[in-house]
Amino acid sequence: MAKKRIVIKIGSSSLTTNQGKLSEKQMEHVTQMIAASYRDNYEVIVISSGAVSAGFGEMGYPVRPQTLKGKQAAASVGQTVLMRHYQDRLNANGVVSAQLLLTRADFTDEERYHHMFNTFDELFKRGVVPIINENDATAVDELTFGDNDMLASLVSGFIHADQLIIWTDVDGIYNGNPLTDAHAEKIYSLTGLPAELIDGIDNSSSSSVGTGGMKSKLSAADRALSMGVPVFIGNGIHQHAVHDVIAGQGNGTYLYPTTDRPMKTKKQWIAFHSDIKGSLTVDNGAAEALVENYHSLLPVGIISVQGEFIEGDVITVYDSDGNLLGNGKAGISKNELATMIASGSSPASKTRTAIHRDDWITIKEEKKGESL
Ligand SMILES: Nc1ncnc2c1ncn2[C@@H]1O[C@H](COP(=O)(O)OP(=O)(O)O)[C@@H](O)[C@H]1O
Ligand SMILES: N[C@@H](CCC(=O)OP(=O)(O)O)C(=O)O
Repeated sequence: MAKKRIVIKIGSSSLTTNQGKLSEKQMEHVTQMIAASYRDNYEVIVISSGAVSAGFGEMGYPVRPQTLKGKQAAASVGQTVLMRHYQDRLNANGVVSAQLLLTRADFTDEERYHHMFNTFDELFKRGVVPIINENDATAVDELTFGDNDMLASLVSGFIHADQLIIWTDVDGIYNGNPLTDAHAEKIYSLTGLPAELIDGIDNSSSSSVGTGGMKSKLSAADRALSMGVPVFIGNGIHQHAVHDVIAGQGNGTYLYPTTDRPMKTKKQWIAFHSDIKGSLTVDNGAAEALVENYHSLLPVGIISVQGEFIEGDVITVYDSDGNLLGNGKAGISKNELATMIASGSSPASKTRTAIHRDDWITIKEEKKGESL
């Protein structure tokens, strides 16, 4: 039987103190948990925050720095501290670990995206536990993942994880912030994530080292669910905590996807990572063919073309009311399509393929992974 692949995301609040130091005790619990999961025969991937928080104290900052250069410098100090602890403690438990510092561009660039897949594959084959963080020292605001919750979600979709576990300092999702609302009630499990729940949750963080609070976790969870990955959000890191989560006994909230078909890696790239070069507006028949009937898009159904793109570029498709339908790889360049539209219905406009169904992903409402 194939090993279960589990992505574990550990927030700064689960690893460091508010004074900018790694907590030896928490680090020991985390690494014992990883080693036990490894022994339990899970394929474990760790997304670890904590670089900024583990580094700022060593640099003499009294509190977490607010400037970009301060955070980037602190991260470059803290990341080595973090990895030294992971490596020493995991090695002592017979586990070999690897460090991967990722940037947005590793996902956006299709070639890097494929290479990254091969690297993960080789690490898994060799039984190595990848420990991933964003490359904070060079990541610039507009080009970041937002936070490590989103990075964990993207990685879990990318490697088709069986479970994403987001460890934090609260025992699950509540219908209000449990820190400030005594009447907030815990949600134990949900299938899909209603947009009202995500919108209604505030983005405050209880610790001075966390980023984004529960709201960012829900947005990230929503993305993982859309790729078919179940998510658990909770607390209580201990040696057998991963086993407990998989056994349905975790101390938190279980979120289940509405689809049981994982989204293919190629379609994830088209949907979430690619650089969009242009767009098409299509008539109702073409919209139905693409979204409902999983057919390829023929030029005859295209009303207008926007942007500049060549064959192979990713473009977005809208219906005639301006609603987003999804993304696909263009099979015909913008110039050629524009000429075809201007010359009206022709044999070529009914036989050539503007977007092949294998290069199409519907992004509508629940962003369901149909036609995968
Ligand atoms: N509706 C909610 N349910 C649970 N926690 C919430 C909610 N709204 C806000 N929070 C806050 O989110 C915090 C977790 O986010 P954060 O501090 O960023 O964690 P981490 O550092 O582990 O990533 C909780 O401690 C809690 O105070
Ligand atoms: N990459 C940053 C962490 C960013 C982040 O998302 O933090 P957190 O909310 O604690 O998971 C670091 O290592 O300090």
